[in-house]
Amino acid sequence: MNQSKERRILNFVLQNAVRGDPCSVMETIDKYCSEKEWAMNVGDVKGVILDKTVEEINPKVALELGTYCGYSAVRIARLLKAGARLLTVEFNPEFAAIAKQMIEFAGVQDKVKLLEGPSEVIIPQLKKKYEVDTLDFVFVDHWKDRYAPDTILLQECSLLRKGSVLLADNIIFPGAPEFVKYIRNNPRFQCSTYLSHLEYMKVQDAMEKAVFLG
Ligand SMILES: O=c1[nH]cnc2c(O)c(F)c(-c3ccc(F)cc3)cc12
Ligand SMILES: [Mg+2]
Repeated sequence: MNQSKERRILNFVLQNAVRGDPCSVMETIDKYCSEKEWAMNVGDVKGVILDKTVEEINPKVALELGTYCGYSAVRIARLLKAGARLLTVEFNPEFAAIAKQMIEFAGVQDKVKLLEGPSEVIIPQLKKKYEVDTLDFVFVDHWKDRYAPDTILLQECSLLRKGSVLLADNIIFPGAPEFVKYIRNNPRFQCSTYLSHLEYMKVQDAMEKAVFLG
């Protein structure tokens, strides 16, 4: 059976990146996906917006919706301080298996917990099963149709506190119009838009930052 693109990305990392070096893993994925096969990692351009947001917040507990190959999990985890943790949710079992190996190769496995399953099932489990009180930071990068319902679900599960920050990818391309309409008209969120470019392309994209006001 021929290999998946995600398996080819992982193999390229295993053969070319430096084990235990998150930056090397990120650079190697970016090299492969810009030179050989496009893939939906947040990438090196929008990745800087993600970095700056994480450094500004310095989260103790972070959640990522949409792990894919683990690129942004590695990107986020490398910036987390001692004792801080990232929970990352992936629905697709093949992607989860690739991401697990990517996270371990990068050496950030002690900071990252990969949760396999649908976000609508996992989010209600975070408090009791995964011992989360509230989330300091949420990177929303899974499926555009889940952005709004999962943001509502996070609130219903009391997982957001005054000052919790959501950062959502792909606001322009592929776009998440229902989420943008919901979040920008919601008085409980202070929103700002970061114009950027789609990963590895000259196409415009944006990220939306939304601070929960409590
Ligand atoms: O489904 C997605 N989940 C999360 N992030 C994505 C992304 O960053 C993309 F660029 C894209 C994308 C896919 C195909 C295109 F032609 C353009 C963007 C998709 C996703
Ligand atoms: Mg994305």
